[in-house]
Amino acid sequence: MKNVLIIHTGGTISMKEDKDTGEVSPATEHPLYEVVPSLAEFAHIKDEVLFHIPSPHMTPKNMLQLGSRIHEQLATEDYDGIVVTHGTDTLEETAYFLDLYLQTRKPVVVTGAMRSINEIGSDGLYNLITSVRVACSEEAKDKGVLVVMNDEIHTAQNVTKTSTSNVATFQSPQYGPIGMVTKRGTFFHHTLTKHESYPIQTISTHVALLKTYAGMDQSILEAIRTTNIDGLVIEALGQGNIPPALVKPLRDIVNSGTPVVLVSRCYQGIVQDIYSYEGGGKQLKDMGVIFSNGLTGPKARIKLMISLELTRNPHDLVAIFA
Ligand SMILES: NC(=O)C[C@H](N)C(=O)O
Repeated sequence: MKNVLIIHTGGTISMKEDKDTGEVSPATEHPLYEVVPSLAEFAHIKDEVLFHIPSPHMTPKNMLQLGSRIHEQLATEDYDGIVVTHGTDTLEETAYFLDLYLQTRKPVVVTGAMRSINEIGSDGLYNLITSVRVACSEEAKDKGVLVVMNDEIHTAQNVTKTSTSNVATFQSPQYGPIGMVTKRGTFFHHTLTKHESYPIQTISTHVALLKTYAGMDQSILEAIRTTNIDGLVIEALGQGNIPPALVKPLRDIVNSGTPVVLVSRCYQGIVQDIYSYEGGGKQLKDMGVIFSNGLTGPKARIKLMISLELTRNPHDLVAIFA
């Protein structure tokens, strides 16, 4: 049997429902201790609680702490794979952070639950079991960080939470899942073409994320310009266009040396310098805005934060996001 370490960070998978009020909150006695023994038939399991927080409380510093803990454990113990339990609200950000940060070929799987551990139809234990099975699988090696929920295997790069409450919430709108888990085993049907890894020691920059909308005026961007940000991600419209009122303040931000990364608020496709009207992608590219290749806004923000720990050179940043 393989050796798997489970690191708990919190979320609904570590919470319990109050049967009188229906409210869900972190259980004082970590509820996963009750379920971890039933994983013994799948692998030799060790587990530890690193955080016990709802995932809206997660920060990039916590993500770095989690990543260092995984490196530390892989260096000192002979684990075949790692499973991280996490709240689903920011799970995709932590998974993508780990994907960019970790330097390991071993499977690292992030999972969570939409229903707390004592609710009828709870998906917690089931997702944990499938995640352990994926972490034990030979094919899961060298695939970067994976997100396993609801019998599907997704890449950290593409997965996103699509429903507020459905157990099938995690989807990869760009390319679909890369594999599935059934009673007979784990099956991969896609593979990644590229994997990046950035060895950072700290994560300390302030990067803002701004979503655009029809009729948006310059006030929010002007306000952002007066704060001390190290970088900005703009969730643009369509193929990468912004309302005209944003052009001047955005140019001022770029000219002041603050890197600006462009993503689309569409959930499929990539941003490109196609349109040459006021606020069109062509104008933004000429201005020095960095185009990102199909990442969501929150993930581009994580990537920019990591990149800024290593370089502020505009050419390097363009290459990192290409
Ligand atoms: N399903 C969940 O885990 C949601 C919860 N609010 C969290 O992210 O911690």
